[in-house]
Amino acid sequence: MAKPVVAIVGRPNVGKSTVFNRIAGQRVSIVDDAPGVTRDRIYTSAEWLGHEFNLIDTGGIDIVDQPFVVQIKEQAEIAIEEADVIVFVTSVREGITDADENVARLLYRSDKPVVLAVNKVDNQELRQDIYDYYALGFDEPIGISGVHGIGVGDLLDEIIKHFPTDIEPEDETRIRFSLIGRPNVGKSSLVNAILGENRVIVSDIAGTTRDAIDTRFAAANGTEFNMIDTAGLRKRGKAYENAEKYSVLRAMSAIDRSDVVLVVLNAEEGIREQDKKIAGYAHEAGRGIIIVVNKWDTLKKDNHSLNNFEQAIRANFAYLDYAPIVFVSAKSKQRLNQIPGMIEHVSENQSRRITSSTLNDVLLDAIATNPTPSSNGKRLRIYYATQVAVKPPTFIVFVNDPDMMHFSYERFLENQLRNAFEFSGTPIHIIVRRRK
Ligand SMILES: Nc1nc2c(ncn2[C@@H]2O[C@H](COP(=O)(O)OP(=O)(O)OP(=O)(O)O)[C@@H](O)[C@H]2O)c(=O)[nH]1
Ligand SMILES: Nc1nc2c(ncn2[C@@H]2O[C@H](COP(=O)(O)OP(=O)(O)OP(=O)(O)O)[C@@H](O)[C@H]2O)c(=O)[nH]1
Repeated sequence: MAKPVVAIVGRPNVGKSTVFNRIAGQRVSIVDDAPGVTRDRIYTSAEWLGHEFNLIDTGGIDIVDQPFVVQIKEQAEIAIEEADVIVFVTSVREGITDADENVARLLYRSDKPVVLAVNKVDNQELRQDIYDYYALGFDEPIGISGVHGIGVGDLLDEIIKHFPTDIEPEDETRIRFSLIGRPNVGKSSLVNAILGENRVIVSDIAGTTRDAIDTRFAAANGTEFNMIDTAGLRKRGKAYENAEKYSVLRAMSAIDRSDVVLVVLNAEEGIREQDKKIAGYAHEAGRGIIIVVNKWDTLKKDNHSLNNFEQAIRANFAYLDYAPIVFVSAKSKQRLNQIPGMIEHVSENQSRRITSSTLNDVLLDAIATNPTPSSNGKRLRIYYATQVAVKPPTFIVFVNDPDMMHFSYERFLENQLRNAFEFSGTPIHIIVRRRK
């Protein structure tokens, strides 16, 4: 965790999203069954030569109703704030433009390392033009072609050279969590209310390099937590709250640093499309998840209100069927005292290890009650399973033919594991492998 952040900046049309996709493309997500998660990403995790990092395409963040010069400026500032390394993309086709020079000037003001990429160098003849780009005032320009994938490896080599070596050590003893959600669902109110109910630990550990603010506190039972807050939105003010991509970016960086994520919904407004997107990101990241329905005080309730809301959540967030739900009010403090215990419980489940013998007993029982699928006279055979990771719990199941493991059977196995072991609040990954 606390992976380095790389941000891509540059004027429009130089190929930022092409380069982003090229770098991100290698990665195959283990879980991709979260509906509602947009594929037009501006934030992704990536890896090069064993270095994991997060990648942001600032070109995808449009601050609505702003002229293009302002947009570029804002994007560059976000990059400067968020990133450990900035990739400044230009295009060899148009030469250096005024807009490129503007971006360069903005980047001079930052002390973050800048790697200059000259894109659209699709052939050998164009290579000689890249030396012109020294004029922008950065180190050696790197010629690449996002479309053809040329030079991207060299670019990545250069990027990882600038990764900080003194990445803050994450605190292993405290449970890290964050609250994410649409604007106005009551995140800040909940943060304050939760802190008000618990003992805040004053510490002299310097703030983190980025924009995140951690608050450490201890619950009544003594368990210590680290609440991760991303101050960006508050700092930037109201205009940004409506920039959906920007709020997604904030959520992503919070998710990235958390063990457990509280997905906050607003009871007053019900479930919106953006709630699903935000929750989808937390699910994909494999974090522990608790669904917190805030502003419960605002509803006129009867005996069915809670059940009805719960059903709506289950219908809209089918992939989060493992996440517990709690109905709270930051205003009246209703049920807020349950939250620390829930976080602790989910965190334990995320780190739960099952011995291979227990695991295989459960699998044998599962197969006995519901035989494995067969086709063309051949039956799927499950030989053995073993847990290979925690956070989230990850199991490898060895079989005769992975293609015969249908989604529905895998789902059945997951449910059997959930019935046998306490995994509430945590996703489970099942990896199916052919036994050699
Ligand atoms: N010839 C060539 N064209 C490229 C290359 N990379 C991107 N392009 C093209 O350049 C255009 C702009 O690419 P994008 O990736 O959308 O550029 P962008 O910088 O993200 O643009 P904005 O979203 O407007 O900021 C597209 O038509 C791409 O196909 C390249 O390596 N060679
Ligand atoms: N009735 C009621 N109002 C609440 C509750 N929690 C928050 N509010 C109100 O909802 C509004 C938004 O609350 P915030 O805490 O600022 O919401 P937020 O999610 O942090 O918003 P952003 O900072 O814009 O992302 C404020 O006017 C709060 O007073 C609640 O439990 N009940």
